[in-house]
Amino acid sequence: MITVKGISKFFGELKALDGVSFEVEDGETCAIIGPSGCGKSTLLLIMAGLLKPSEGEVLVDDRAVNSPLKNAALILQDFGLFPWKTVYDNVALGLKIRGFSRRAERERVTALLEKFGLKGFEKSYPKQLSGGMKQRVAIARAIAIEPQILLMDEPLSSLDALSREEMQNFLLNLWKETKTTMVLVTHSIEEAVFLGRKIVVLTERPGRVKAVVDNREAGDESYRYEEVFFERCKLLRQTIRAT
Ligand SMILES: Nc1ncnc2c1ncn2[C@@H]1O[C@H](COP(=O)(O)OP(=O)(O)OP(=O)(O)O)[C@@H](O)[C@H]1O
Repeated sequence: MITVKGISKFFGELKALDGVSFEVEDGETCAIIGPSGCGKSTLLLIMAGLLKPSEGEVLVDDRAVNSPLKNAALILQDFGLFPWKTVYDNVALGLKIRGFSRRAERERVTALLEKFGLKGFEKSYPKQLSGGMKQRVAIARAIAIEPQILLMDEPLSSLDALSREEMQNFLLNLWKETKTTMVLVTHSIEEAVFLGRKIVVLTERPGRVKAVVDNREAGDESYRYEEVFFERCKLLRQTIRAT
């Protein structure tokens, strides 16, 4: 379980976050949404152990996070792929760092590329791929190390609407299959409702928790066509707008 406890963050005089607290259960999906500049990315970096909070703490399984989380993977908006490495080498990166044998690495990477619809692109370079494919490479690389926690900062924002929906389905199915704890920062109300079984709404900067919306109905591709989905989007829109 991830416990975010009274997190505040100052950058010099600027207060980015103010006493943010919430919890994400094991195997849960949590979306974080809020106005531009309210501290969402900052919060995610603090959760990943890559940035120190000014106040408060993050606990993973009751242990305080004081250094980069080893059992977590972080996916950023611009995919973070190395342009000079092939698809295979990009996906294999985390395994190489962790000292996997060549054979174990090849087995895992090959299986992932197949699963992610990237078979045949092993030797391609990121610039030869579409946005959706690049994003799949980034996700494959992140989950190659079998993280317990997947932290994503607006991972789908640079995709067109159709690829974006496809990738949302993809992430949902990945979650159903692996039950990895997922935390997703997004600007999109529909994406938050589709993917986040818990939705944390932040206020304008300094980001505080405005509401935590229970959205346990999420979890199936068909959810986006259901009445309760539309109702939840409406509620979320009102919650974000409310002063
Ligand atoms: N390293 C930094 N040094 C100084 N200020 C920073 C730093 N990182 C973030 N900030 C400031 O903190 C505030 C929150 O930034 P952050 O990127 O976390 O917001 P966000 O909600 O993710 O924004 P967006 O939705 O636009 O991506 C902003 O005002 C930003 O300028």
